[in-house]
Amino acid sequence: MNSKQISIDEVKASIRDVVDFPKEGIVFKDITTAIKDPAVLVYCVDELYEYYKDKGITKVIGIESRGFILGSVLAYRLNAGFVPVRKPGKLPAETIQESYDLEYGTDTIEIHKDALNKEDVVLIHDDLLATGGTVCAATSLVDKFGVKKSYVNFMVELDFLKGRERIEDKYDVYSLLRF
Ligand SMILES: O=P(O)(O)OC[C@H]1O[C@H](OP(=O)(O)OP(=O)(O)O)[C@H](O)[C@@H]1O
Ligand SMILES: Nc1ncnc2[nH]cnc12
Repeated sequence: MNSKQISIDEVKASIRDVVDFPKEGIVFKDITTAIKDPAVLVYCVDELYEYYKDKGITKVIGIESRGFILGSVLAYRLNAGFVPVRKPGKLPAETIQESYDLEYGTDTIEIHKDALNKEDVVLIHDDLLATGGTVCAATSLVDKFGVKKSYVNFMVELDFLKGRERIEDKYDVYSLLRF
């Protein structure tokens, strides 16, 4: 449900393509042009809230850095806690880590060892699903805690990179916008 009349096509059109960023050959989906528009922001948060509101989510995990944006707003709307998954060396206490490949390189993410517990129902949020390397690393971190259930959500999914195929047999995956 959204307050202003805005269509999903308008929301899709608000995402800017930046060619050859951060490397030649990559068409970067820039969400900043979407989330700076209050009507688009409200639409996205309201749609995601409607999808997850009855799922008993206790913690939303946001993946650094773009996953922090809607992840924290969603946590607030769902009355859930927010847990950051961060790039190496940023979290101050004891962590567990996982490395992964990206569309344009490799990276590592980590989570605090005491971030989750067995009673948690977790929503893992990131702005975008490309090859699925990042989210696979995030789900394998979350799985180590033995949580009750994990949901996976993206604002944007790039279908042609087939990241969904790496996770959809194990997790409920929902993307707001698919290209
Ligand atoms: O499905 P994948 O191929 O793993 O790619 C998706 C990831 O790539 C981007 O993050 P990036 O590492 O560029 O970091 P940022 O959010 O800090 O910009 C994006 O925000 C996802 O986290
Ligand atoms: N094409 C892309 N646009 C934005 N973020 C990305 N992360 C990985 N691939 C991406």
